[in-house]
Amino acid sequence: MTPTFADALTSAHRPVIMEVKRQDADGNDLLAGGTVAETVARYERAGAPCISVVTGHWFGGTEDLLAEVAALTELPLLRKDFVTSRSQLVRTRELGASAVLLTAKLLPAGVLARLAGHALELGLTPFVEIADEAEAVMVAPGPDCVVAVNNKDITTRERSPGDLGRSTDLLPAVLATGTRCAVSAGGITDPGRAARLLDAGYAGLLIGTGLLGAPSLTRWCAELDAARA
Ligand SMILES: O=P(O)(O)OC[C@@H](O)[C@@H](O)c1c[nH]c2ccccc12
Repeated sequence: MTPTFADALTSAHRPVIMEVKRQDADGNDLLAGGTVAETVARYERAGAPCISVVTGHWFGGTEDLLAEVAALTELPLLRKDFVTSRSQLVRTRELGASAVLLTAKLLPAGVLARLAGHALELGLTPFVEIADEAEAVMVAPGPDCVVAVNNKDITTRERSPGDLGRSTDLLPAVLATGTRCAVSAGGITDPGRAARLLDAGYAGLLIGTGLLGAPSLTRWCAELDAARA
């Protein structure tokens, strides 16, 4: 049986969710002229336990991109988009994802809780993203949800470089939600800083731009491994 998204991540030696993201918020190509298939193959060779696929149109994504990645790999997939309805969850499952982003900043607490419940019923792991302590307190997702800190600001469409100190500061609040899978997401480019987030207690990291732009993914991963305690 295919492991769940959270199981694949937490049992991995190097728990990095590697992201397929076509563009940054300014429309710059992040695949550097390469194909989606080449990116997925590179991630698989690097030992990715799971893959994130950005379907949000801010970042040049589409539903077809998720379907394309699902046809290329057996790895559990996370859909990153601004999902607000149950029908989008059903569609997400049909497209082949195993996990789905739910953004606390966009959803009233009751709606978020309801969508997380629907996601679990559909066999999708809720990947609940928070950006401050109030949101961490508001989400009551339980052990089956991933809780991720977004180091970037969606209110500015993630144009800023990201503040990894936010992940460090919010870790106690994230663990207090009861999740068994705390993730730091966005703005991670340096393998040494990535190692420190894992050493501090994050169960996983989500990295897009930093890996897509790394001259050698193999070397980036080796540097992360070497820098861990
Ligand atoms: O490329 P980065 O800085 O590693 O960021 C990844 C991820 O956090 C980002 O893609 C993201 C965060 N929240 C989102 C919401 C929708 C789509 C994408 C996202």
